[in-house]
Amino acid sequence: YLELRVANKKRVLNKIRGPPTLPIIGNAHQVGKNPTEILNTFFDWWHTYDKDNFRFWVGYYANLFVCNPKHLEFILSSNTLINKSDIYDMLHPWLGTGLLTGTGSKWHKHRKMITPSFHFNILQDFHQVMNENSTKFIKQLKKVSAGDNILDFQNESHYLTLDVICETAMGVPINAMGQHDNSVVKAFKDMCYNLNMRAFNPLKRSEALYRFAPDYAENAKTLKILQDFTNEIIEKRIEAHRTGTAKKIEGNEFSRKKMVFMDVLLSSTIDGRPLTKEEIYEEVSTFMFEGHDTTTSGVAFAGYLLSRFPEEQRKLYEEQQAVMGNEMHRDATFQEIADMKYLDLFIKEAQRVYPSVPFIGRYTEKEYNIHGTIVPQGTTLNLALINLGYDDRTFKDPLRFNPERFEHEKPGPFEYVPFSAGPRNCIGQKFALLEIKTVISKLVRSFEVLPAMDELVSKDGYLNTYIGLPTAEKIKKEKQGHKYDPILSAVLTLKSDNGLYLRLRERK
Ligand code: HEM
Repeated sequence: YLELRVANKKRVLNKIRGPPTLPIIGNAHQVGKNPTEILNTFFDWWHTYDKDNFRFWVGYYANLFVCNPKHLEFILSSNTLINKSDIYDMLHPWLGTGLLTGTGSKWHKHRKMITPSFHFNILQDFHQVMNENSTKFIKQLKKVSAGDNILDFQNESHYLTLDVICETAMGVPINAMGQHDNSVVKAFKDMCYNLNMRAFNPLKRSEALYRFAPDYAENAKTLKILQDFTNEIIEKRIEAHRTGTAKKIEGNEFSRKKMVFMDVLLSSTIDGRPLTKEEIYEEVSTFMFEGHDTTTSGVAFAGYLLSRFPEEQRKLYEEQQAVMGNEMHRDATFQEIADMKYLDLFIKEAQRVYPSVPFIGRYTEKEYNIHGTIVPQGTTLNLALINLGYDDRTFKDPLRFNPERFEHEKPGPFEYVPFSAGPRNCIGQKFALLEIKTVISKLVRSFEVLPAMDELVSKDGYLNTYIGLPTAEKIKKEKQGHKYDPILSAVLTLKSDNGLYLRLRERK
């Protein structure tokens, strides 16, 4: 029955190149068992199909891997191709249909309503929170790095970004950096881990099947902790607004008084009515997730790259001295962060090689003709943002870490899109970059960032991860790898499966 149902789709999609399939399972047996294997398989196929699009089948689910910039432009610019793929369904129990997961007119209206939350004045308030938390982060790092201790920077970064997002989205400090064992802190961490692990597990991805998994009950408890926590704060904030204790936004003039994302939602209307509690819950939770899991990856990989590339770190430090003069220990202002041009290049390059969001998904509700390629209705489009960074037709010598490349290599508008592009691009891009830069600026002024072991510094300017290389070469290089080299794992956000280890030496 299924075979007959997809026969037409198969006939159309199989005109596109792709790996040979088996009956019933398609390519499911080849894709890989975990996020690291899946990432490697996608890169292998990418090489096999000349760094161009290819199709594959997971059972009867039709998939197109899209890495051709012209095709990405078509998809990302489209106002109709905005439905997310089924991988996002997994987020529904926690985030409902907020901005990331929603679609149609609800998404349109919410996007319009939320866009002003990233107004320049509000970002400046958020910057204060970022600065305060970066200072706490440095203190925390001094403790955990004492005595030349090797620390997992990815783990530490997670607590920092959680503190920043809780305070900016809800106005509530949860002190994740100080209390790792706090039930809410633990719940956020467990939930993000769980979502990432489920993303490519066909048995756990569907909510219906996941109910039978051994970890389902535990995850339901975690979910409840997060829901109760967020709902309680929403109640309190609504009450504060009602009694006039919360600050008001007057018309479109954003007050310079400290305001949080939830205040914007509480003061907004949709179709002339205030948002329901459920709508507020969905958007706040969306920010809580999307606003910290991504920046964890951004901060963590940037720190890791500092540890492996001392020459680039030296340039960054010199720029800090030039901008901050002899006040290296105070907070950098909004303007000073904007003046740090090398820092900007460094983060751009970090996002090229280790983009926080490696893949995004869309789903075709109807048949599309994308520059002559017919894509049937019901196809999942896997948009490979990560592969773009390793394409040597856009970036010369892509395995080389070279922030200056962005001064002379100018990728086209759809050849480098770590924050996506078009109507569904990342609404938090400015927030994210400000946060990552604020943290890295302070980190590099406070510490010399060293690899876990001295011999791990890059001596030739090349990365110690090899996903961009052809398979045989990659396997050979990986055999010579070190236990502290990252094992990249591409799920909802890019992480290193074995942490990101480094050492910190305090600067005098
Ligand atoms: C390095 C950090 C970040 C990166 C690389 C990143 C990247 C992305 C990407 C690629 C998308 C498109 C997702 C898709 O189409 O499925 C996206 C969407 C989104 N991002 Fe980010 N993001 C980052 C940080 C943030 C932060 C800090 C926030 C909030 C404070 C945020 C909020 C959102 C939201 C709400 C969406 C959905 C937008 C929509 O569909 O209208 N992101 N992000």
